[in-house]
Amino acid sequence: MTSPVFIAIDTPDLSRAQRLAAAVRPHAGGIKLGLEFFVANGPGGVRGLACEGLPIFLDLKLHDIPNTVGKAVAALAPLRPAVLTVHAAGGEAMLAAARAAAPEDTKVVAVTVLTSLDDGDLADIGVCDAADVQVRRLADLSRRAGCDGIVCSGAEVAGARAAWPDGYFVVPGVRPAGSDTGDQKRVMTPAQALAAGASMLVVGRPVTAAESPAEAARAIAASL
Ligand SMILES: O=C(O)c1cc(=O)[nH]c(=O)n1[C@@H]1O[C@H](COP(=O)(O)O)[C@@H](O)[C@H]1O
Repeated sequence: MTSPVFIAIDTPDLSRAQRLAAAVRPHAGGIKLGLEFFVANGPGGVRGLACEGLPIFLDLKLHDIPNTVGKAVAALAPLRPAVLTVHAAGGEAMLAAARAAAPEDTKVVAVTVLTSLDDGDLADIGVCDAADVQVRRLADLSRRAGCDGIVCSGAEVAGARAAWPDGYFVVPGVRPAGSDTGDQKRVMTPAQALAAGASMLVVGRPVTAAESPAEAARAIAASL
C-alpha cells in the first residue's frame, strides 16, 4: 500500500531539500513543498525535486480574487503536482476557478482552519464559531465549488468525512507522541489522525529536524 505520509520539506536550500527527499523516500508516500521552498527556488526547484520520483504536493495556499488564482494555477499546471492547496476563505468562485485551471489529475484541496489556530485565534479574526464548526462550513463550501478535498486537523477529520465520504482529507499538525508541537495548536499522532479518517498525513519538523530524518520517517511509517 502507498504510504499516506507526505513529508513537508520546509527549507529554502535546494540541496538540503534533495538530501531530505532522498533520505525519506523509502518511507514516504510523497513530499510537500511549500512557501519557504517555492519562494527561494521557484518552479525550477520543484522540477529539481521531481526527479526524486515521489509525488509532489505543492502547498502554496493560494488566496486572491478568482481571476488571479485561476491564472496562477494555470501557470503552475506544467509542474503537474499531485496535490495543490488554495485557501477555502477565498470563496466559492475562487475555489471553482482553481479547480477549473488545474490539471485533471491534480487534487485541489482547500485549507479550512490552519492547525496553528485555536478557537481564541479564530475569535480574534472575527470567526465566532469553534474550529470544528468552521471546518464543516468551509468543507461544504469547498465541496460545492468542486474541490477534491480539504486540509484540516485530525480533530475535525471524522466529522468532515462523515459529511463528505469520498472527499480527500489532508491532515497536518501531526506529531508522534511526546514530540515538540512548536507553533501547532490542534495536533494528533499519525495513528490517531489516520484512524479518524485522514487520506494524507503531513509531517515536517518531527522528521526534518530529527538527527536521522530517514529513521524518524521510518518510525512514523511503522507506527501506522
Ligand atoms: O496546508 C498545509 O499543508 C498546512 C495547513 C495547516 O493548517 N497547517 C500546516 O501546518 N500546514 C503545513 O504542514 C506543515 C507542517 O509542518 P510541521 O509542523 O513541521 O509538521 C507545514 O509545511 C505547514 O505549512
